[in-house]
Amino acid sequence: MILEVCNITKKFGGVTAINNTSFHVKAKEIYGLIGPNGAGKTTLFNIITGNYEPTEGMVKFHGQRIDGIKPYKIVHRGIARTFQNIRLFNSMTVLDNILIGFDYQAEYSYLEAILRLPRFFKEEKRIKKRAFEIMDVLGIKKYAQEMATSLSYGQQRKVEIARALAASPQLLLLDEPAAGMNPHETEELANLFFKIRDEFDVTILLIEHDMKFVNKLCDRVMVLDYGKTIFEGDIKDAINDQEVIKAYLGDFKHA
Ligand SMILES: Nc1ncnc2c1ncn2[C@@H]1O[C@H](COP(=O)(O)OP(=O)(O)OP(=O)(O)O)[C@@H](O)[C@H]1O
Repeated sequence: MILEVCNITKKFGGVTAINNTSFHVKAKEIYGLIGPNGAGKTTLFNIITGNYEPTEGMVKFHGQRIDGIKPYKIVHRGIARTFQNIRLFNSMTVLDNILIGFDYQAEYSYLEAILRLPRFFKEEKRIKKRAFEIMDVLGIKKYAQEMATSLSYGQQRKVEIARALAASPQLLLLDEPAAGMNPHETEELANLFFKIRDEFDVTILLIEHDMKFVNKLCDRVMVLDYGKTIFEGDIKDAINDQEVIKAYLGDFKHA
């Protein structure tokens, strides 16, 4: 088991955003976290990535507790994420945005960088080569020297995913990766995720509203509604679950 979320509760003052939620993700799985707006999905991501501490419960990664650990240490352990609202540096090129994802891995010291010693150049070369390999898999290599803002919304999302992959994660968390994309782009993205899973050997946990997308991509899902788990299991069963259908007002029928 790569990720175990055990009995997590998160309260913000009087609001219970997550109410005693548990689920687990297996290695190399593409797992979906779904539920209506405000259900608590992003809060759960923020707990897994160390941005929030749970009020109760624990999170285990490869069997070791990670709840309460600082976000950058969780990246070190092998969990990287993208955000619901794209967070790229607009005045930087696509390549430079991706290079930021490598920062913590650099194997030269600050002094070696300032003095521009050989290890600095060797490491820079290795990192750049890896960045181009990642861009190649994601089909954005041709935009390497373009400004991030000049790209379409869909391409910018891929740059964000590339930056997350630069950290060499074992678990990739994607917050609504298909948001704002047209049906053709969404279809293409689903195929890309299978490719990412296989090429980078990662497990993917994603939040998504587009049920057609989730149905194509995920074997198992967890459905949250007002912070409570109303379903956990196979996507095929989720589609026919009365409580899930009710929470989604029938959206599943179109999946
Ligand atoms: N930092 C915070 N302070 C107070 N309340 C918060 C905070 N973060 C989230 N909440 C509340 O927790 C609940 C769950 O929000 P969350 O953003 O996790 O939902 P979501 O399922 O990701 O929704 P969406 O699909 O709209 O992104 C909401 O009631 C929200 O207002």
